[in-house]
Amino acid sequence: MENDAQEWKEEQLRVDRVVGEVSRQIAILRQRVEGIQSDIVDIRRDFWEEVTVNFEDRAEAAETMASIRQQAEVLSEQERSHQNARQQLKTLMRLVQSPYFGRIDFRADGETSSEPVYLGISSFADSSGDNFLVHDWRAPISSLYYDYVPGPAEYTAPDGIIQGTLDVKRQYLIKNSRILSMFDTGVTIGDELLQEVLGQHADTQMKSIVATIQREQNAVIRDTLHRLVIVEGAAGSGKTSAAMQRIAYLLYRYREHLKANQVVMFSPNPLFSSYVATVLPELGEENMNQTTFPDYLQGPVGHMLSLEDPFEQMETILTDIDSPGYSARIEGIRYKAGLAFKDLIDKYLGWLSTDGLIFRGLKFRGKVIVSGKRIKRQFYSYDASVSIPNRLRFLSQWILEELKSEATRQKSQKWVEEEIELLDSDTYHKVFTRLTRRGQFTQGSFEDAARERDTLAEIVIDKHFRRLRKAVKELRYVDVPAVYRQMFRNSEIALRLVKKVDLPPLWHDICAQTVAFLDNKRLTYEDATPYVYLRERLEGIRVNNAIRHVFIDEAQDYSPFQFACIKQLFPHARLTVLGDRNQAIHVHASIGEQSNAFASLLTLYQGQATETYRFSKSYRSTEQIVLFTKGILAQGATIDAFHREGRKPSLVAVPDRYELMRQVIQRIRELQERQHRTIAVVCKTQAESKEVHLDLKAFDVQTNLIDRSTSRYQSGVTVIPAYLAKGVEFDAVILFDASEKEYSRAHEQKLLYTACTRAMHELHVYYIEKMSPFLRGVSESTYVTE
Ligand SMILES: Nc1ncnc2c1ncn2[C@@H]1O[C@H](COP(=O)(O)OP(=O)(O)OP(=O)(O)O)[C@@H](O)[C@H]1O
Repeated sequence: MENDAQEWKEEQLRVDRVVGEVSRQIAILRQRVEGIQSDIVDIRRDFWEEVTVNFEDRAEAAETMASIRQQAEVLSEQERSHQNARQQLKTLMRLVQSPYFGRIDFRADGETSSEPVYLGISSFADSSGDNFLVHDWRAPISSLYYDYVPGPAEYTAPDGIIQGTLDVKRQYLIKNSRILSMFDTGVTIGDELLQEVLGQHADTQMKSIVATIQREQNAVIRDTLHRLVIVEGAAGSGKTSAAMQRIAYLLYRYREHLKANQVVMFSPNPLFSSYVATVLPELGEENMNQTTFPDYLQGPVGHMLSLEDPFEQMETILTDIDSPGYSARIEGIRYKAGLAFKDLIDKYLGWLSTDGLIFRGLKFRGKVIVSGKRIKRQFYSYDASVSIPNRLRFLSQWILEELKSEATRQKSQKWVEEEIELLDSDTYHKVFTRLTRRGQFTQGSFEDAARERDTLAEIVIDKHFRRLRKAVKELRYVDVPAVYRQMFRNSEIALRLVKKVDLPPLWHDICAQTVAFLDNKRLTYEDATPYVYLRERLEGIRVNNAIRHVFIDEAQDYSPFQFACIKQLFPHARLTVLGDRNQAIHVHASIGEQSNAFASLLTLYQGQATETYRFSKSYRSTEQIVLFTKGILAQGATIDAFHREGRKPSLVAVPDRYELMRQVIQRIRELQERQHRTIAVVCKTQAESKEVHLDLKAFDVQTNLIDRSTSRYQSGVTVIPAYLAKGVEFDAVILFDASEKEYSRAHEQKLLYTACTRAMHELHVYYIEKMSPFLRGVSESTYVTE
């Protein structure tokens, strides 16, 4: 078919026709945009001329406000149209370059001929609006392109399933309005096109994959049946890509009801967030919200405690191995991630319902005015069958009444007198006007002065008590850090609530460690979720009802406890969770079924629709790299490579660090000569990355150092700690030091795997003296040694 010149010519003619029509519509739209733009400028300039301003009396003021509102509405309507038109224009500009990427000729049963349907990133009709020259890749019929090879096929239309025959399935690579390649696909879709796409250089921004979505990915993208969609897949199998196209699909399918700001994605770090941020705009959609779980936690943790970053925790775990208390910390991290600890907190909450809550007293001018003890007595005087959050509501009312009485008492105090003296003339004037308006001034009598003093005292007192009232309304009198600490301060409390066997063996040490952190006003990352959970259960859960879809990428790094919290936080949302258990780099996720995030997910929405999809084919790396990286994992990992040839990875022993540096530099030069645009030197920790970055600089190798606050990476040479490289990819990866010393503990196996699987085209692994035990299992046939 590639040789069929006539066919090619006809297809190019059609491209020309469509491009011509797109160009025409661009010209019309441009004029419209300019028109709206100048209208907006006019409205802004004449805004106040169109409004009749008159505040003379109440009726006039209301009319003035209504006229301002009306004018503002006209303006924002125009701004909205402008925004829409510009968005449309952007999409058309993309279509003019590459109007479509696929074609399907489908004959529904009972019909004798098929009309070709062309697929692109957006639908496009001729100026009559009746003839679709391009169909959106998300339209129901487009599904055929991703799901079938020529032959019998079906798709789900709004009215039901349509069966028929797919006669032609064709792919195009069109750039600058020219067809560069064209294939009729046979067995699997997109092999040729996919080869071409995957063979390109890595980008510093993720690309959309609409032209080559694979069948298993399409199933995930279009799943609208399930409340919880779980995608487990190998490194590079397209989980994140599928997630991004799924968001685009949902925004299209539910465009009347779903807006991008009702979708949130939890990403592993800011670097990843910016890496994926271009996909939706590229598809003509607005971006969803993105956050990281630690960012979300920061709000409810508040400012009383300083929250440890997960990467700080990671750095400690990877570097402080010899410090005393290390084992207790690891055991604590694992325990606090699990549902057993959640159960302990639930039981603790049961106890708190009858005793044990800790309250801060309220102080005013250095004196306690409502003591913590009184607050506690009052709290426990309420009916115990009422929930804690509701009792706190009553309690706040009670405290506010107490404050009112205290305020009245304070009115006659000397300090009030002194502050009245210091009030500015404006305040005096305001009081005078207020009293006059109320008719409370009798002109010059003795009562006038008393009334004025009284009102001024109220102003002074109010200024001081406002802060206290706010604190009460925000429940700041509940000492959550102390309540959380109490669970650990007395390690016997837990023993009264749960069986000893349900607590970790080092429980006493864990308790001592947790208390020590809290006493330093620090909250470790493993304590953050349980702390927030406890706080929310005490104060009332602050749910987010606006979000309809929650996406969690790199889900293997979440704990069962965190999933439970997310479910609680977004009660009406659907969840899409993507991950790879072989990339579970956090300690809590590396051992034990209890800590296995995916296992816990299956019970999250009991009885409600949950579907699990598995991706086993890796698209990112060459076949040679996949074969090598697979060997790092324990036996039994089902990972297939997409057939793409490349160099065998190298596994190189060096005697010392000096030689290591020398060879790494040489390798970088070689990779640069081979035109690789993104080259990563992946280290184990931030500390090591910093050193390597400095050393390379000393040898005149320009590199970018990535740390946890980096939100963008550039092309060139990047030095990055392995745990921050999650989700991103590079043309070539140099694994700095995969020696036994660096990678031998259970959770380091997955870290090593994660690091190596970032490579698209080349992978070079170095180690000093002894290689990591995880590399010993790799078949020698999969690598070279120099
Ligand atoms: N259907 C596809 N067509 C073209 N490219 C694809 C396809 N699926 C995946 N890719 C490419 O493979 C690479 C890996 O994809 P992605 O990052 O989505 O995988 P992942 O499963 O999230 O990986 P990891 O778990 O390692 O972070 C990306 O470059 C992506 O563009």
